[in-house]
Amino acid sequence: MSQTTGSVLLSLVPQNSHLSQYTNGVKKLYTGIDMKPSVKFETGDTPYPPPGEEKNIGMHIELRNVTFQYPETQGTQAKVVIHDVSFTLPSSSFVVIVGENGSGKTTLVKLLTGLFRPTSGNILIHGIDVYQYKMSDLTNASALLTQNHTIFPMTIAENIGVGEAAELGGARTFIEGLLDGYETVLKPVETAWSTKRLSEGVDWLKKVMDEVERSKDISGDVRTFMRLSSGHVRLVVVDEPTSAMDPAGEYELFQKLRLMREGKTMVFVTHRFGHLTKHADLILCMKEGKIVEEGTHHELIQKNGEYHKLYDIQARAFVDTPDAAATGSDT
Ligand SMILES: Nc1ncnc2c1ncn2[C@@H]1O[C@H](COP(=O)(O)OP(=O)(O)OP(=O)(O)O)[C@@H](O)[C@H]1O
Repeated sequence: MSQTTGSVLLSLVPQNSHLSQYTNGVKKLYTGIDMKPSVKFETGDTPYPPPGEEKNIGMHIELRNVTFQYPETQGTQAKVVIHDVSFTLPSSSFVVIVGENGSGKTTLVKLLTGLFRPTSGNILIHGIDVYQYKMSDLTNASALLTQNHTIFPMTIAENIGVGEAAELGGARTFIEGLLDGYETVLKPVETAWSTKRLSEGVDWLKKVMDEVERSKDISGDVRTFMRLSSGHVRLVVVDEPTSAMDPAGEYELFQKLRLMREGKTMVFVTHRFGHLTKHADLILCMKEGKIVEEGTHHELIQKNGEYHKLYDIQARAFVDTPDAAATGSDT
């Protein structure tokens, strides 16, 4: 597994959540990473961001003719899950990926975040092949939010910009009350899920759990937003963090992320049509491993194709739900 993916996994652990939730998350993550990457990832020496590059520029990503099949299916009943996909995510754009179940959204995210390498085709960042970059630089510049509860390590001081984040996460008073205040080390878990660790077998998992137990009780939300506001992150990928949330929580998260959007390319995978899709600069609509439509919400509704079909299905389901009016959607 690449360093990138593991070390960019962030936490959306709700405030006051219990340790068991964290540890379940770690277990889930362990399951998640026990997949065989298609190749050992080499790392280049091109720095990212390039020296002298203007600050506050989100990652510009281009996929060129990317095709992918999971390694374990290669050579047997080969099943291509991403078919010859090409698209560009402009710097600092707000992108939403939609599509029916199994259409390849999560797989695409795994490719974007470096968990898997395309079977063929190229991923370019600012026009340079992703594998020419120093992997640790990309790691620092990327963040993936998933439903897996994972804790990432950092010192609070490392993240100044923290005041704003603490306000956003509602934790300023709490942090200032800690013995070391903003110098408190948010101990746990992993900076790098290196291939070495994978070869160590399951012992490392216990170590991770032990560290979690020693961790400070600062909410995952706060940690996440502190890191996002640190100024280093240029790409944020959110893979359905909201499906377990009620609409009010979803809206709150959406608003917080929008506030932190400056200088970042943001990519959301979602099943819901609403705030995200309406505000997206670009929607990629997937079907059977292909991008079948791309554009804004308005453009895709006009097009009356796959996106419109999915939108209608959801709108109908919503109208049919007895308490729909109470939950308040803007779809
Ligand atoms: N680890 C894996 N090994 C082999 N095939 C996989 C693996 N993970 C996903 N697939 C297959 O790849 C295809 C795309 O799955 P993916 O999870 O990317 O779709 P999705 O659009 O995110 O689906 P959902 O909306 O249900 O989350 C599916 O046919 C799925 O069965």
